Amino acid sequence: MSTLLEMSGVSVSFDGFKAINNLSFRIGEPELRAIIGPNGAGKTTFMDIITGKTRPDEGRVLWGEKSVSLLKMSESQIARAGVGRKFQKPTVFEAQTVRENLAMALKNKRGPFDVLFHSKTRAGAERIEAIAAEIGLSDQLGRISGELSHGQKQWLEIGMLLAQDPRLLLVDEPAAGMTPAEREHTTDLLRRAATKHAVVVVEHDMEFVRRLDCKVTVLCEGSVLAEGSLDHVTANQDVIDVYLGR
Ligand SMILES: Nc1ncnc2c1ncn2[C@@H]1O[C@H](COP(=O)(O)OP(=O)(O)OP(=O)(O)O)[C@@H](O)[C@H]1O
Repeated sequence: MSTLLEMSGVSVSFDGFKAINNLSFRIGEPELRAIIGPNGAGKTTFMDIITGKTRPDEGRVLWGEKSVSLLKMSESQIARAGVGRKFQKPTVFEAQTVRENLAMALKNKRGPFDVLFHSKTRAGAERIEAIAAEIGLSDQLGRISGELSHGQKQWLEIGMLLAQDPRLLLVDEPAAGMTPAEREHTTDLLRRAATKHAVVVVEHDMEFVRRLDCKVTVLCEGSVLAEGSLDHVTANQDVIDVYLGR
C-alpha cells in the first residue's frame, strides 16, 4: 500500500488557541481509516486542512507519488487532484432524479476524459448503473431525490463523490440520523469504496466504527493520542480518560 497523503508537524491556531498541534498523519491508497475523538479535538479542522479550506501555520501536507505539497494548492486544485469531501448534511439536488444527480456528478468529473462519461453516451449510462449498484440504489434511479430516505440521500451523495473518481474520500459523521439498517448498509458501502480509494471516516458512533473494521486514529487536543485497531485504542487508558470514559 503506497502512501497517498502524509501530514507532518502540522499546527494551526485560531486566536492563539492551538486547534491542531504538531499533528502527523499518514494514509495509504487504498485504505479505510476511522477518526474518533472528543468534541473540539480538531477533527473538522484536520479535514479543512486537507481540503485547503484552512491553512496551517506550520508543517507539511504531501500528496501522491510525487509528494506534491497540498499547501501550495487552492481548494479547487486539491479537489481536482482527487480529494472528495462529504459533509454531514446531504446536499443532493432534491428536484432531480437519482440518475440525473449521478449524471451531473459524472459531467463535472475531474480529469481530461469527462466527455467520455457524459450520461447520454453508452459509457456514461453504464457508469451510472455501476455506481448505482455500488451504492445500492439501482432500483431508485428514476426516483426524485427529494423522496429518498435520509440514508438513501447520503448514499447518493457518496455515489456522486465516487463519480468524480476521488483518490481520497473524507466522510464526516455518516451514521448521524440513520436507522440501524441504513448504518449497516453504509459501513458495507464505505468498506467497498475503500478497496479502491483512500477513505477517511470521522465518526462518534463506536458500533459504526467497529463495523468499519479498520485502523482507528484518536485525535485529542489537535494531536494523535492513539492509533491502531479499535480494540487497541479503546484499551488505552488515555483514550478512556479523555473520550470513552466521559
Ligand atoms: N474558525 C475557527 N475560529 C476559531 N476557533 C475555531 C475555528 N475552527 C475551529 N475552532 C476551534 O478549534 C477546536 C477544534 O475544532 P474542530 O471543529 O476541528 O473539532 P472537532 O473535533 O471537529 O469537534 P466536533 O466533534 O465537535 O465536531 C475547537 O475548540 C473549535 O472551537
